[in-house]
Amino acid sequence: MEKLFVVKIGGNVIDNDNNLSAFLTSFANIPGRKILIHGGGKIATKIGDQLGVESKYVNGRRITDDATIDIVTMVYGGLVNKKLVAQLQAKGCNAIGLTGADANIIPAVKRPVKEVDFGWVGDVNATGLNTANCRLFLDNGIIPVLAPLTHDQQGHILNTNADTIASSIAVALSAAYDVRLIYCFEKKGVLENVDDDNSVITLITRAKYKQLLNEGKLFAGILPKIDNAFDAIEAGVKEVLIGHADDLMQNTTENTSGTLITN
Ligand SMILES: Nc1ncnc2c1ncn2[C@@H]1O[C@H](COP(=O)(O)OP(=O)(O)O)[C@@H](O)[C@H]1O
Ligand SMILES: CC(=O)N[C@@H](CCC(=O)OP(=O)(O)O)C(=O)O
Repeated sequence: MEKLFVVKIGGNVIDNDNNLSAFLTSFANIPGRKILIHGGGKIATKIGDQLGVESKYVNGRRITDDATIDIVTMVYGGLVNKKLVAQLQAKGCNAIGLTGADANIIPAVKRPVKEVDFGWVGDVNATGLNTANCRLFLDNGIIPVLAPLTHDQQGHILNTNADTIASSIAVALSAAYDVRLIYCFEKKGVLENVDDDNSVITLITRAKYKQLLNEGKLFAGILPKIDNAFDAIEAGVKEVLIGHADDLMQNTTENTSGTLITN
């Protein structure tokens, strides 16, 4: 099978022009088939504030009300997505910017209201991903850049966590490619001590994950990231890594530097 790199970049890196440019240079230089999924939560919050739409969260997760879905559609699908595509084009990478609604790549369902009404948030329909249309791009040397937006097939855009999109697309494409999923962010990997970049945990199994949780060493955004990483591994993705955006190139080799997730 052909190798495919599914790379996710988070909002903290996107929000810093120098870090973003360095990351995109590395991404552009990855040989062969690749796909980029981006976040941008931090930027959506900032632009929302500027427009007088304050972000609301429950348990650290954004509530996407009517005003917020418009903001995130503009920010993720417009500002961030097109900025990344233009910069990749400048670096010789023939990128195409897409949301999950484009070419029906990621159909989703609006999250049912239970204790919390998250609003216009989409849960990916894992078996419904349109991999054939993705492959049309990939096999013709066009690099998809996916925004964290899906659709309900009834005309609504839905806000969807970027880590989850990366995991879902990696799983769906692993039937056709030998996939390595790489989560890139602003730390060297999952750390024993979140303030010490020299404390990278090189391998996390389910047992080690449980231990780290019991020790209280993991909190906030790293939790859904690790959950999504295990989802991907357990659904057939060959390799999943969590590492620094600056280490992307190294993490495409056999001599990886971040955290490897394994069963
Ligand atoms: N043990 C840990 N190792 C690394 N990061 C951790 C750890 N515990 C908590 N975190 C937090 O998780 C964050 C990453 O999640 P998130 O902000 O969602 O990433 P992204 O930029 O990809 O969206 C880090 O910035 C860090 O503050
Ligand atoms: C439903 C949901 O969680 N949507 C996320 C999508 C953006 C995202 O995932 O951005 P990062 O990767 O930069 O965190 C949000 O609006 O924050």
